[in-house]
Amino acid sequence: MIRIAVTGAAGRMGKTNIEAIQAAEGVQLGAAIVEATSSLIGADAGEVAGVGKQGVAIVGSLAEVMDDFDVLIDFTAPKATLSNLALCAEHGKAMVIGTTGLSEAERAELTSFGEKMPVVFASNMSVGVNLCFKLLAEAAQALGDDYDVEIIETHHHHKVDSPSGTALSMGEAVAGALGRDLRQCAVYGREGQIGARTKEEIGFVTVRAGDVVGDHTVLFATEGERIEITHKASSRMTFAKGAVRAAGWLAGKEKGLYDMQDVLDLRD
Ligand SMILES: NC(=O)C1=CN([C@@H]2O[C@H](COP(=O)(O)OP(=O)(O)OC[C@H]3O[C@@H](n4cnc5c(N)ncnc54)[C@H](OP(=O)(O)O)[C@@H]3O)[C@@H](O)[C@H]2O)C=CC1
Ligand SMILES: O=C(O)C1=N[C@H](C(=O)O)C[C@H](O)C1
Repeated sequence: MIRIAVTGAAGRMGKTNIEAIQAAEGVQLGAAIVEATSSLIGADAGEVAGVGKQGVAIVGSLAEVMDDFDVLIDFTAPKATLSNLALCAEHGKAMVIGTTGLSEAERAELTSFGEKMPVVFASNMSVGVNLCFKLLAEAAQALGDDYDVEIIETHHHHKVDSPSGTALSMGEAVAGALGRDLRQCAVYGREGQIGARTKEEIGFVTVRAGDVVGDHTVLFATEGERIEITHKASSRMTFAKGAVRAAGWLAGKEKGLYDMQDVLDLRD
């Protein structure tokens, strides 16, 4: 039985991850962690997640429960994720990370932990989005430089990072297939007399509204036609199932930085 710990246990994804662990075979909830200031410390993690008593009391510090799990699933915030990585590396634990919104420096720091421990890091854990990454690279390769590329994403009004991690990964998939560097060609929002669009740019549009779980569209457009590749998530369970699958896949793996393409065996 693989024991999984969940950080951000009272968050939207934390609660859904606990629900997914409870429903999956071969895994069990080992620990649930919230911020040290939370009023939920001591409460049963299953009850907080809405899936009934699990016999796991929520704690306010990861350090307290290092003996209680094999793999940590972390969907929190960049600084918390990096501090959890350091603790897990020190104690020989594996980690599945879904946190988005990392700066370039934070992402480099995260990447370096792959030399010390097994890590799965993915901006989106759903099977559908990971298939889209492949489809997008194939579409970009086939369509080439004649098609303008724009990426439109919509999320719930609580989301704090923009563009979404998934939109950025989609941009990277397209840019890579077209031989471009996303850091050079990304345009994040447009306003004023900015001139006509350049051929190389990849534009990002962010919408934040209501309770949308996560919609992503990549638009390829040229004279006379346009193609749209769209993914719509209607439940966070699609991400949580992916995260739990990644945790099962990661247990017992050699150190290294992996993503969902590895977990789902989608890599060419
Ligand atoms: N890869 C994927 O498939 C997906 C990734 N995500 C990403 O996961 C992350 C979380 O999303 P979501 O669950 O909606 O967000 P929430 O705000 O609902 O949850 C985040 C949780 O992390 C906790 N947290 C934040 N900062 C700290 C800290 N410094 N120390 C300890 N705990 C902390 C928060 O605690 P508190 O409330 O007490 O502040 C909160 O419970 C985001 O980055 C999001 O983009 C989301 C869905 C899918
Ligand atoms: O914050 C969210 O909710 C989501 N975040 C991820 C992202 O930034 O891409 C994945 C998903 O779209 C939901």
